[in-house]
Amino acid sequence: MSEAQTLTTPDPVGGAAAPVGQTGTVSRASAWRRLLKNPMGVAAIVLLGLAGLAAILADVLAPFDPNFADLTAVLLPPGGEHLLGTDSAGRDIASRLLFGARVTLLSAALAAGVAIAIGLPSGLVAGYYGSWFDGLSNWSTNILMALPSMIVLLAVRAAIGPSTWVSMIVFGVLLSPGYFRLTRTAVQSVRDELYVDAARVSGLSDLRIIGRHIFTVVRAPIIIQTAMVCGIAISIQSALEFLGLGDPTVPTWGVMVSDGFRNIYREPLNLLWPTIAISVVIGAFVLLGNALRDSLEDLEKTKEKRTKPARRAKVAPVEVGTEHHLLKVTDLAVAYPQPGGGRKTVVDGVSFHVDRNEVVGIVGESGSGKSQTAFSILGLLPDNAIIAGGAIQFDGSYLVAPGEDGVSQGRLAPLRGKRLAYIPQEPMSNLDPAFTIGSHLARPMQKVLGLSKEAARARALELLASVGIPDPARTAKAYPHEISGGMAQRVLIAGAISCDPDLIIADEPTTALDVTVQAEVLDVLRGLQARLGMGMILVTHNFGVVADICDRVVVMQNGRLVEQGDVRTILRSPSHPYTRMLLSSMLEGKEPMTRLLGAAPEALEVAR
Ligand SMILES: Nc1ncnc2c1ncn2[C@@H]1O[C@H](COP(=O)(O)OP(=O)(O)OP(=O)(O)O)[C@@H](O)[C@H]1O
Repeated sequence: MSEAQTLTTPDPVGGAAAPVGQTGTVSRASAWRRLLKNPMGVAAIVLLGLAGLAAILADVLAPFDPNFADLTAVLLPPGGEHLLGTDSAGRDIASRLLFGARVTLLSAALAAGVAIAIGLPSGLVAGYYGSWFDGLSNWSTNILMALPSMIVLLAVRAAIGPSTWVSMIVFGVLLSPGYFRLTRTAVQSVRDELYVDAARVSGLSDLRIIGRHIFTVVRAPIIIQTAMVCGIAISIQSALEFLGLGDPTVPTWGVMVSDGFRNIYREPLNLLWPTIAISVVIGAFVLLGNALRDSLEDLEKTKEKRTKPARRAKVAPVEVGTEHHLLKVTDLAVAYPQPGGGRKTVVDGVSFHVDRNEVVGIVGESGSGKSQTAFSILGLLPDNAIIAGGAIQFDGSYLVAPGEDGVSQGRLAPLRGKRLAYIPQEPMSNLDPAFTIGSHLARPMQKVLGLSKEAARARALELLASVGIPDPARTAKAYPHEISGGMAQRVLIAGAISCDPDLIIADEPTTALDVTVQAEVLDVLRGLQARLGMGMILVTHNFGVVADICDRVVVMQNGRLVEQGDVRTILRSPSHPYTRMLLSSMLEGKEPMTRLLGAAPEALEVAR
């Protein structure tokens, strides 16, 4: 799960878009250590550190005021009281180099800061929400990118006058599309991840989801891009000043290059010093960017995508159901618009109910509409899905009222993370690799249940123990990539029950696990469900799992419900040919998994 969880569960980060990928996973300390092991990274840090020190200590280190002009000491060679000589106005070159470092680094930081301030938030919002803001910001970005930077800077200089700071602010605006696109693409690559869904479903606010799960994905690419952008800003700034368009009253390396170039035949060394300084600092930024990329690429994690986000349905008044079941699905139909017009109905006329303290299996082959039915209840259908008919009631209140075309997120919100829980199919991809197992469990309990940090941690350990994790304290400190798939699924189950939900929806919870682990996880689920008295929907394609754990079963084929009833009755005398076919394929050993294997239908009953 994500930080939240319960209807919950999250996964790994990744990154994708950016050349670098992600972040996610690994601890920052680990990335930092790798950076320090990289000679390129160390060299860059040392060089930039020296430049930074020069900038900070310029007042102390510089022997002269950088603008003090001594017309009796023009273009002096290095030596004497002027260590690196003097320029055409008799100003001390060493002093100007030191103060120039300050202006150069600050202006680079200003350009990068402005670009980040514009590009990062707009990219996050556009990538996460899409919609009209995405269109508008994309459009603005395209316009900005189409503008020739140098011409714009020259025009600004002509309009406002020579100012390093104004130039860098404008340059920052021109650079912001780079950040916008980087962020937007990275966010789009993870916004449909299971752990983001899980966080959403668990009741976390969008702000918190973006801050905790989405931002971690863009953090590394942004840092790398910033290293590059600083180098570019310095080169552009120097180029403008070299052309004589800088502020002559401000000591900068670009102004020094310009002066040195004009006097290249009289004192060529005057051109050399600022050129070395500019080259070294730009080179150091590039090296730093590359080293950061290398260290983070090593730590990159893979992940899988899935369709997702919950649609924003119009809110209709909540009505009370006439017949009281914990969950009641009536004549549900789900459809998708087709490119050529019309709709494809993927769930049609499905009705069933779930009561407290019972497990209802939804069984059927791949593509039979099981997950679409489950996701309808959870409000996790893709944006383009339409509830084409029917109603869903939870504990007497409508999640989808008759006539509505989507799940009401407003009505789901108070249930998520409290009364509804979700256990997904792929445990590893449902844990955010950037956070420890303990954090996955504790944070949602803090946010959604309002527990204190200590209480949430203690409960997390209890939960881990309750799902059969042998060393809860150690596991709580581990990152997802440090535990097995079976343990990850147990963790997700722990997260799902953390809020004492009334209803758990488990979507093929054992499919991704080794056969030996599947039975153990089913045991854990069965034990917890019975102990806590929850209602449970178990989505599966495996009749063995149904026989093992369910009280009632709903059989689906091609989006329709073909048969439902008590598990024993259906196993003993299935009335629909499709059910018989599913059962016989299990009995032929095609789904080797549970204790039911090889057993005749009669034997199944005995086994139960
Ligand atoms: N986003 C979508 N757009 C269009 N059709 C979809 C979409 N998602 C699912 N479907 C279709 O809905 C049908 C039911 O899919 P669903 O995922 O519910 O099947 P399932 O029984 O859960 O199978 P599986 O076990 O393979 O997930 C399938 O035919 C599938 O192609």
